Amino acid sequence: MQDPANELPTQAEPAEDALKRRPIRSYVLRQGRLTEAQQRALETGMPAYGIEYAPVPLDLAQLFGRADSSKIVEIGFGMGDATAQIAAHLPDVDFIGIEVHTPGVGSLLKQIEQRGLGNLRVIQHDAVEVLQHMVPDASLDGVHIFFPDPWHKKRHHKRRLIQAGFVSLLCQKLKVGAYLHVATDWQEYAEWVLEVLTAEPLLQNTAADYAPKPEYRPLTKFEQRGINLGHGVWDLVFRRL
Ligand SMILES: C[S@@+](CC[C@H](N)C(=O)[O-])C[C@H]1O[C@@H](n2cnc3c(N)ncnc32)[C@H](O)[C@@H]1O
Repeated sequence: MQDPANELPTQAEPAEDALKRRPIRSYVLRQGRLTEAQQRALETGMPAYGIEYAPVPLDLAQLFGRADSSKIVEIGFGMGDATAQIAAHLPDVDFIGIEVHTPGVGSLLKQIEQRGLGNLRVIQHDAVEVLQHMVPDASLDGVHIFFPDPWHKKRHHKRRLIQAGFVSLLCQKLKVGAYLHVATDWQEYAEWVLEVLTAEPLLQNTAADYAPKPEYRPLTKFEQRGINLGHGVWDLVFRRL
């Protein structure tokens, strides 16, 4: 759900001015067809495992009923298969998945219900705003961003999620020693991400440049699509100083 205050002209303001101040988003909301199972999961799973967007900081310990576990945020989980798989393999770690695409949210909720994953919650909203307003500073042990939209065309590069300002926001939310893991199948975006993360003084690369794939990351849907197209895959893992 988008914040209408960001999108709509007010009575006193012409539409073109409202458009000018409209924030640049890293996604386009697609009308995806919902399967019946996804629709059902949205109805039953959202009250149990969903978190409504509200510009109020979350109490992460209270949310998961435990304070001592690591807290990881995944941005743009797509259909959520990899997210559910990681959460199932790491029951001692708590995960918050953020995604705007409704069929994807339904798909992940369905998997949470089927697998009974008590360590995974879902927020359907722009991750930039969730980070800004809901995630407390220095509260995260890790951030996963797997196969973010590469926005290939130069005139669309401003829509790329990985930008200096956003990375600085992520650093504010990561604990000292926490990690940021980005994976992409688009070489030019991999080079862009490497440059942006390397330029952030609060981050240190864990590798000389690209990292070996951490074993917790399973193959994702978009990764498989990229591999089928003959793309390579680049993982980048940085630590918060
Ligand atoms: C290319 S897909 C990759 C999905 C998944 N991680 C995978 O590897 O299969 C990128 C996803 O990020 C989501 N996304 C992009 N910008 C986002 C944002 N600002 N907040 C939440 N989700 C976002 C899109 O809706 C899309 O589903």
